[in-house]
Amino acid sequence: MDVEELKKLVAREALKFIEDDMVIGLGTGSTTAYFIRYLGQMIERGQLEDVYGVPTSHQARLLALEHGIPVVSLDEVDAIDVAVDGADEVDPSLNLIKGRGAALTMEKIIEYRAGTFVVLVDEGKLVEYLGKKMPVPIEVIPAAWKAIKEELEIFNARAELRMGIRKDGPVVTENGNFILDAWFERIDDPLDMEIELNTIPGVVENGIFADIADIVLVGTRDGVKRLER
Ligand SMILES: O=C[C@H](O)[C@H](O)[C@H](O)COP(=O)(O)O
Repeated sequence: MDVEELKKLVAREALKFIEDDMVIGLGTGSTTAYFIRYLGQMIERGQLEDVYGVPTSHQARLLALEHGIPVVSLDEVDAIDVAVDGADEVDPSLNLIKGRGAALTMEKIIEYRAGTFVVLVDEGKLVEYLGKKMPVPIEVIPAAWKAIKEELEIFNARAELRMGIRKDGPVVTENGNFILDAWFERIDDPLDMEIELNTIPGVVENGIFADIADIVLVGTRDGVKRLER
């Protein structure tokens, strides 16, 4: 089974968490894209009724509309029942790194508030400690990017301004900000680091999601493994 098949496997499994009358946080990225597609199919077949999606990005919103999922914004709902999203790394305590798609801020806003946050990954994303394979994306106010890049050296992190692909210059997030990708030696205390990074003036949000995930569905060659906090 290749990685795409593993993504589809966990995306199908995540449907088990969805029931009629739910408000669902719709994550961003290639794994969640499968989930959104399958969710739309269930609605089309009449297997689910009165479900609404709260998208975490333009990508999620466009996909939801394409697949017939009614979309609402966060300020139109009283609560989010379940949020479903991918991740870039997952440690043994189910702390995450997210933000490869630059949607981390809205993702965190929505997923923090979800009754149940379900994370979808393939087994290659399980790591012994955060920072092992991936950088921590940090959304920053554009005017502060260089100062913050230098300040990150205090944390022994080497940061790069994320540049666009098929766009000249830096990536600009949906909130009009830049992304610094910060490479750490290793992150021993994710919650502490998440809080610390957000105290730097000019940082809007960072991609460490400590103590937020409730369930992680891991796609493996032997099927879906379910991890719970
Ligand atoms: O901003 C993007 C997100 O945090 C994604 O959910 C994350 O990068 C995982 O994406 P994918 O499922 O494509 O690996």
